[in-house]
Amino acid sequence: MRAAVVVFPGSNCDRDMAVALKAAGADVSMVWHKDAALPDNVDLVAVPGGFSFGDYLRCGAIAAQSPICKAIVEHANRGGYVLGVCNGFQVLTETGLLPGALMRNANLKFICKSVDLKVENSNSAFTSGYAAGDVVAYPVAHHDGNYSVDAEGLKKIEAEGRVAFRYVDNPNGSVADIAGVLSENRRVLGMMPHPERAVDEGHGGTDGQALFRGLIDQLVTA
Ligand SMILES: NC(=O)CC[C@H](N)C(=O)O
Repeated sequence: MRAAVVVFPGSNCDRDMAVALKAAGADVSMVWHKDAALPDNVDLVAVPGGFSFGDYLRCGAIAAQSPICKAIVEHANRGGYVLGVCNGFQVLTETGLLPGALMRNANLKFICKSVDLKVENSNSAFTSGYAAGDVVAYPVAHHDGNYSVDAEGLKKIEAEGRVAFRYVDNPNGSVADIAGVLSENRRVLGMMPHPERAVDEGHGGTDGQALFRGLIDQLVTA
């Protein structure tokens, strides 16, 4: 499986993402935000965490205007896979690939800790390595992780089973405890918690490994 990891000025989880993808068996290229095209035959684009453009305006708002984001939207519209983690999730909502927005945490503080997440369904490449109902621990590290979507949008997401992960103990005020949401075709996932920071015993836990392994198994056999 070929993966591209996008790097913006201020990304700080790009290398962690590349390490996690490589450990799961992916062939990984790094892509600079000013590039107008993705590498040929890329299966998955990973938009990593960090503070793109210093989080000015709104987290992800400036990054979403980068040339590479046009290519990411085209990739997704062709049915390509996209994973956005933390700032990557913020970027994907700003591009319109995912519904809703990430607002300031309800307690107005930066939150940095491990949280438990319930895997809502295994019906996506991203969650195929888990069983629905599994509880996994991933770190969070954000100040704008409070997922918000209007009532109609929420109804649609829930009716279509597009909540991939829910917080067991909501740390940031996200509506319906949503920690990760899928696109309509289930090939774009945005999530605030960091699976790439839970893939090595040195991280304090390895619950994120199944996300990358499941994704790669599904894409290789697709
Ligand atoms: N770790 C991250 O990606 C941080 C995301 C974002 N800049 C925030 O603090 O909300």
